[in-house]
Amino acid sequence: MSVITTENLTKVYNPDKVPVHALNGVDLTIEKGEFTAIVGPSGSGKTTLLNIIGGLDEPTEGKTFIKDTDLTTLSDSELIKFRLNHIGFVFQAYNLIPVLTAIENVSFVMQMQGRPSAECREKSLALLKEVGLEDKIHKRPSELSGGQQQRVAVARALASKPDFVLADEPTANLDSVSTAELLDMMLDLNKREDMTFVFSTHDQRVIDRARRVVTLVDGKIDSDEKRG
Ligand SMILES: Nc1ncnc2c1ncn2[C@@H]1O[C@H](COP(=O)(O)OP(=O)(O)OP(=O)(O)O)[C@@H](O)[C@H]1O
Repeated sequence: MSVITTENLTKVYNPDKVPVHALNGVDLTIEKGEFTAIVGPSGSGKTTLLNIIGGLDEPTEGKTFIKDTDLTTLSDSELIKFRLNHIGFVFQAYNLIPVLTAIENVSFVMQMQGRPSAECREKSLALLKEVGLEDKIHKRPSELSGGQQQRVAVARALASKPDFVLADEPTANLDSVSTAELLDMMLDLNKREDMTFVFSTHDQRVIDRARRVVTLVDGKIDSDEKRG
């Protein structure tokens, strides 16, 4: 089943001043369980594409479907609710809430979804165990390494039971050991839980381990390589 489908995605920034054509007709289908890297030179449109797929930005033309839902038909409030319930986000700067502990950061998303607090706590604990942080659940972000913070961010992304996890350069601020550990963990979640991951990266070590590599050049798909 397709989790993400884009049709003729086009994005023009500053259309009335000096237009920047960031995406030029991107047709992309991502199936459930794929582990896809979006790569390409700086300025090729990777972040723009991820932002549109994640419902954080709107295309100038074209459509984005998450399963059967056309994001372009949702109102702002519907989109906020849709993102909360269907998409897990991981950002390069981790974006954890500094005053909350690891377990509170993960629980927060589920509390926003209105799930009972006992369930939030139990599920957060299970997720932090899955990402190898059961001994750090009461630590705040400032007490954790970058790699550990990014693991909390992945646990948080999974907390809402999303249809897929979207990650914009998730390893950009990590050293090579933490990068390898984060990838091992994401690949493990991908295999065991069939979780769909879509991430942008510049890092060749990350690209080497992706199971599908979509290359953007000048806002268009230049190549799309699926690996066994
Ligand atoms: N808010 C914006 N306003 C105007 N132009 C923008 C905006 N955001 C991005 N752009 C331009 O759109 C193009 C695509 O940018 P985008 O950030 O999507 O590329 P990228 O592949 O993610 O780049 P990088 O690898 O450097 O992060 C670039 O020319 C960029 O300068």
